[in-house]
Amino acid sequence: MSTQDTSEKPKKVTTQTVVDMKGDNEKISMLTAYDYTMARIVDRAGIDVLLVGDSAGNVMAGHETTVPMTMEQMIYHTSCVVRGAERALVIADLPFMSFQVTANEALTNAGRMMKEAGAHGIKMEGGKPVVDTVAKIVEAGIPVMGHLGLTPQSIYQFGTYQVRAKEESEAQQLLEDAKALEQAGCFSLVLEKIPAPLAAKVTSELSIPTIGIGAGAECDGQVLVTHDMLGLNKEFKPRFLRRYADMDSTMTEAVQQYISDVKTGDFPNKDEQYE
Ligand SMILES: Nc1nc(=O)c2c([nH]1)NC[C@@H]1CN(c3ccc(C(=O)N[C@@H](CCC(=O)O)C(=O)O)cc3)CN21
Ligand SMILES: CC(C)C(=O)C(=O)O
Ligand SMILES: [Mg+2]
Repeated sequence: MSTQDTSEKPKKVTTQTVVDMKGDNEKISMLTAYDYTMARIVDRAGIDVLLVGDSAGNVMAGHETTVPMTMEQMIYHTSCVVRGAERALVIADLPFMSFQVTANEALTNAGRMMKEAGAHGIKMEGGKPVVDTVAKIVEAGIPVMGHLGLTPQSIYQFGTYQVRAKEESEAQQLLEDAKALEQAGCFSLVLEKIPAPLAAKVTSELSIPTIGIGAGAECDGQVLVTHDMLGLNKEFKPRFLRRYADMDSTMTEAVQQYISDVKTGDFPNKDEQYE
């Protein structure tokens, strides 16, 4: 059902498609992309949602956290992904400090992501403190995906990337935040690195779909960073990550073969040059 059918033009995934998948048995698949080529591959493979994550700060730019990412950088990455996506819904992270100062500034930045980058919606980290801002953006006609649990933009407040909401009071707060975000108009919600039973509870109590990363099997969908699941980022091995390829080794071997062929003069051969 969800695998690609190359015989006909693929039907575009919309936020409504994603919302409707909550009731279906079919789970929502989401992966990150930051550039045209990767977006095209992942889109053609049949992914439902492409997330232009601010994890671009780590994966693309080599920063230690997502905190340095700017609107300009996220708009650039998003515009590249949008050009590579034919079927998938493209959601862009609003970067740290682009939505916290005032709701007006947040709306302006959400609007830039739609108009300048061509995103189909935006994602914002946080609970209660961002609920009014979410409502304002949704009222303007911009789809918003929420993000609770481990919220990497707040790493300097937490100090670690450990599992969130293990205490009963934190779990209760997260459930309340989730309901408030649904009320504010979020069309879906990312749950990052929280106990699976809590994610299951949130999922059953909300009418919008949850998309988990390290949040167990009961979520309505799953998301991973593409570079992680392809094995392009070997140092990163949290328990929730499943590797589907060893692209690091594949690329290393290809590059080493090229170097060797250049050194020995094997490349280029007669067919690879002009008379
Ligand atoms: N490459 C990449 N993949 C991601 O999943 C990702 C990013 N970057 N950048 C932004 C956030 C940060 N995320 C993270 C970061 C760390 C862990 C984590 O589990 N880290 C350690 C545990 C550290 C601790 O216990 O304090 C690990 O087990 O690897 C999980 C998600 C998820 N996001
Ligand atoms: C890990 C996902 C949910 C994310 O926010 C990102 O890639 O930035
Ligand atoms: Mg992010």
